[in-house]
Amino acid sequence: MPDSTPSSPSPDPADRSPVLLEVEELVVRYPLPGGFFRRSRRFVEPVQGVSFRIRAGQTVGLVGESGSGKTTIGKAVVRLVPPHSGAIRYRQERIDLLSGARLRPYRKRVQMIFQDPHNSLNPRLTIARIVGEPLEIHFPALRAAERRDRAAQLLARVGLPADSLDRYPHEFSGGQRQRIGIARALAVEPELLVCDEPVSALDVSVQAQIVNLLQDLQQDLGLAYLFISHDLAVVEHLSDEVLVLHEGKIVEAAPAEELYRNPKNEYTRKLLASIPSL
Ligand SMILES: Nc1ncnc2c1ncn2[C@@H]1O[C@H](COP(=O)(O)OP(=O)(O)OP(=O)(O)O)[C@@H](O)[C@H]1O
Repeated sequence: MPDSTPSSPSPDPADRSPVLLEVEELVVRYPLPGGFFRRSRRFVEPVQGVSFRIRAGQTVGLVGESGSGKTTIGKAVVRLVPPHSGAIRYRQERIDLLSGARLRPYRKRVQMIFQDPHNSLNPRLTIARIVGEPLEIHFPALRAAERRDRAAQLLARVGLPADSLDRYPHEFSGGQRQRIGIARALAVEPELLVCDEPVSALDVSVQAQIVNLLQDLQQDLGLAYLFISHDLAVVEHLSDEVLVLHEGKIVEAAPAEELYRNPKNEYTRKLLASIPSL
């Protein structure tokens, strides 16, 4: 007998993935120098009540002008800066309340890659040490030879030859250094990568290669990304959902296609209009 129940529209598969990260009313403050007495303590508040979610395998783009608070949000998510208030949950656990060794399992699941692949790699360490260090911390049972093998596999995965292992960061181009940063982030087998302007410091031709690499890795490993960028074209290309940040607040959040086709907020429209290529 045919099923006569009216079928409801099937939800987007992305909506069925589990929520990894949930940021709720996040506020971050930085103290300013000069406030010796408690009463006169001064601060800036670059993030003023920001909320969003990231599902497994999803890319959420975070766009906004310089100084709007994008990097600060990324750093708060990976707990490089402490939240002043609000909540950060990872797989429903309040990670903003954790510190020290209790953060370790979270640091294994969420990694950050940075804008400047030159400054983010220790110039005195070989690539084997740079990529091997997170393995040492998070997989202490691995022997040195196993760590080296694993580092070689990671380098191959990001498109670098195995003889890179015994070389130093200065021997690589900007794009190659960013690949090393990605290999280091992947070493702990994370679920979510916070990518802070990962291609902004690179030549345009190299940018596309790194963007493609990030997409391939997402496909193969099911990674989720918080992709921070002021480059709206790159964000449109990569993101499922886009958050528009203005002076520390999210002024618009929408699926990428919808946001670019039909921006609802006046600031979003201005931001889109200011990009000649769009
Ligand atoms: N450690 C800090 N101490 C004090 N103020 C800071 C600190 N880090 C950032 N800020 C300030 O917080 C604001 C937001 O900075 P943030 O780097 O998060 O913005 P952004 O959107 O990532 O900008 P950009 O694209 O230029 O990196 C800026 O006004 C910045 O000067």
